[in-house]
Amino acid sequence: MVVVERRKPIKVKEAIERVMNFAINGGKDFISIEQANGHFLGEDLVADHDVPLFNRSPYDGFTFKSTDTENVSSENPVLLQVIGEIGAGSVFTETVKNCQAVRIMTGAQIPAGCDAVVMLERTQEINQDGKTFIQLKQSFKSGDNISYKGEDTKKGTVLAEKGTFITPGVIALLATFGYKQVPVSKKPKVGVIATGSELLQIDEPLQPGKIRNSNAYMICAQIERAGGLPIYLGQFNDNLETCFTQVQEALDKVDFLITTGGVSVGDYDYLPAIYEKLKADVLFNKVGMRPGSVTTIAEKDGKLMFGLSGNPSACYVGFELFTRPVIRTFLHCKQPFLKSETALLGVDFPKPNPFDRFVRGHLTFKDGKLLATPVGLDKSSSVSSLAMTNVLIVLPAGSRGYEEGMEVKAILLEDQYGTSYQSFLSKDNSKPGRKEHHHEQ
Ligand SMILES: Nc1nc2c(c(=O)[nH]1)N[C@H]1C(S)=C(S)[C@@H](COP(=O)(O)OP(=O)(O)OC[C@H]3O[C@@H](n4cnc5c(N)ncnc54)[C@H](O)[C@@H]3O)O[C@H]1N2
Ligand code: MOO
Ligand SMILES: [Mg+2]
Repeated sequence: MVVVERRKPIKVKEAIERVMNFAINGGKDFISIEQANGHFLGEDLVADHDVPLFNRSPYDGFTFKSTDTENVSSENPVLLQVIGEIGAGSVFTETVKNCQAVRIMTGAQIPAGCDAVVMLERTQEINQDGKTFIQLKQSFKSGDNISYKGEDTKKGTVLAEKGTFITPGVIALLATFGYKQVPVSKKPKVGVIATGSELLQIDEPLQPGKIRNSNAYMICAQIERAGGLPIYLGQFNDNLETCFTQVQEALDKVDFLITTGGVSVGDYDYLPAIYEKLKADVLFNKVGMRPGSVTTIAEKDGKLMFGLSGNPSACYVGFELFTRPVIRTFLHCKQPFLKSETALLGVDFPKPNPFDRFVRGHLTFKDGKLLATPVGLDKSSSVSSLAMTNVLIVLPAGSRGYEEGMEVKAILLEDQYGTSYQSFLSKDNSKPGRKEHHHEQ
């Protein structure tokens, strides 16, 4: 008699903890600023000088001594002699004396002695005896219309921490501080292997009993979204020895290895046997979640192997919950977990579930509120539900279902800022908010 192994599911929280025990920080690389967008900072970005570096004019206008404008008004205007001009990038070296002004352009350095600027539109130029004057009809205080040294940022300020996702805004700062080469976190090399004799290459015509290998491409894209470097290592056939050798060889080439399929209890589900043969330490092989209950994670000499389900939706969810935070930790992100928001559930979900459910959903705004609506067929094997998915709707295990309008936690899949482990788990939605009942008149 063959006894099929009965696996004992552990809680999602416990599973994440076990995996995160093996999450490590990676190294650092230097790449050109032109390529840095979308990478992660490999060092804190610290201002090594004040910005602006000098007091400068925020306007095209004239600069002068504010003391020359005391008691000045439209009834009592003052004339200042224009003794020169400064374009942005030039420096005026002469000393500006009382009752003198210098024509100055936006961004140009304020010359010594001057402490205020007037916009061109607020002055009148007068030419007398071959000299140029401006007439001012208002008084100015010291500092009026000056953009001060260090007002944007002071030298020594940490502007973005190591592990920050590099956006165009971060690129602006990197350029400001002269980073032609940018220190970025080394991207982890994440190997991907698809398993199953039913899998066709995606450019092959369909055949009876076969399907195209969609998971490998999906996972590679998820790795990229998470910030890793996908390395697609191909498809296994269903031969244990070849599979074993492939996994063993793959492990040497990558920082983490993902397989999809072959982790359940089927006759050709070889991953459990491969882990055993590798003498890898299986952290768990069953999680109290749907989809993805078969997700199996093992570790060999500290290197993580993610045995994700073959079912597309289960594979997708398993990656986001377990692999993504490990990738983000490698990238030095301080907040490696996906952020979540409280949203209103868009439909009834009457079926109770003994496992926590992670429903693929789409988050939108409706009447100023966040609405999370499941997309497509809510089955582990479903692939069509994934295209519109931008959140995972968390429906904690329980003996009852959920109603439309209840408050639920929605894990934001496209968010780049993330959250800490504590806060990932802390938004306790085990007791979902009740639907708001409006009294009908
Ligand atoms: N007797 C039991 N059967 C199953 C159990 C169980 O507990 N006892 N668990 C079920 C659950 S839950 C899931 S999820 C699946 C997981 O199966 P595997 O991870 O072993 O994956 P496979 O058997 O290889 O494939 C499952 C399914 O996914 C399709 N697949 C596989 N790879 C790909 C790919 N690269 N692209 C697209 N689709 C893929 C495959 O054709 C199968 O249809 O096991 C249940 N069974
Ligand atoms: O692991 Mo399966 O995805 O629970 O459905
Ligand atoms: Mg299977």
